[in-house]
Amino acid sequence: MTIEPFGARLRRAMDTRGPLCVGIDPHASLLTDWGLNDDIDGLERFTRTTVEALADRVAVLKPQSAFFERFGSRGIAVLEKAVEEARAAGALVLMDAKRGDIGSTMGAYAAAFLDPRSPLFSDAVTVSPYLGFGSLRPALDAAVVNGCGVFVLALTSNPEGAEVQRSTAANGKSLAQLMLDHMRAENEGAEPLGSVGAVVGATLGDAGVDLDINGPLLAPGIGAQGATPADLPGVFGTAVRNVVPSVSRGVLRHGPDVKGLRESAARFADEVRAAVTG
Ligand SMILES: O=c1ccn([C@@H]2O[C@H](COP(=O)(O)O)[C@@H](O)[C@H]2O)c(=O)[nH]1
Repeated sequence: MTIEPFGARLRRAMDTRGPLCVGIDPHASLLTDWGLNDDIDGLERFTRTTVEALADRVAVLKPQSAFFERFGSRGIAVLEKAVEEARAAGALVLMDAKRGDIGSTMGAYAAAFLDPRSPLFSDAVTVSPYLGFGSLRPALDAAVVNGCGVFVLALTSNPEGAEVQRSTAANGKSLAQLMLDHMRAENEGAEPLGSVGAVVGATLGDAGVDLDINGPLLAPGIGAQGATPADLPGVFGTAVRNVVPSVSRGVLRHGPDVKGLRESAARFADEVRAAVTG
């Protein structure tokens, strides 16, 4: 049986559902705003409502692992169920775990998120390349074997990221550009889209790097961090057609009403469409 690569699955989802990614970030303050307790029952209801509201309509759901990890094993159980139900409803699940470690440990992260035998098996995972791009090899290889994606931090949406990511690498390029060049090499020849994506904040203004990596560009920072869909062409230029704009609190604050969540996601999707098609 041939396994369809993540890049092809993502392109199809973007074409049919639109490119929007909604993050599942159960902040304590959001649980309170939703009238829930900041406990495991609140986490479970928040997550179930979000998945029910959005998994049948957005291209990508992105659970932020940290908000589940803070509840220990019971939080992880909620996350496992969310991943399974979101995938069953047709959303691609991007696990926002931002893992980064030496290669041998990266192999264990790959087993956790990119191996179909794992209860946390997801369509894609976020990773940090700042232990060296080569340290990601086990995740990159597992992604190929299992038809998954790997989203690599390049230029993050937070202002503190620049001191590392814009610094100059040994070859004279910025560290971010060096990582993007590695991603382009991984995606060479892939059609319609490679499976190695870059994370590039929508908050950056002109990104000032070459984003032509033949892969998806996850753009967090829309909504609560101040960026809007209208900013996307200025940040991404001609690469904007490969952008997966990501919103978490900007949508989630409209819960717990399912209609409110859906309408908010639809509004962002409309704004993205208008911005991208010009
Ligand atoms: O550069 C990055 C990479 C990841 N994130 C994550 O995305 C969401 C953003 O949440 P909002 O509520 O839409 O601000 C969150 O999970 C971050 O960890 C990012 O913001 N920037």
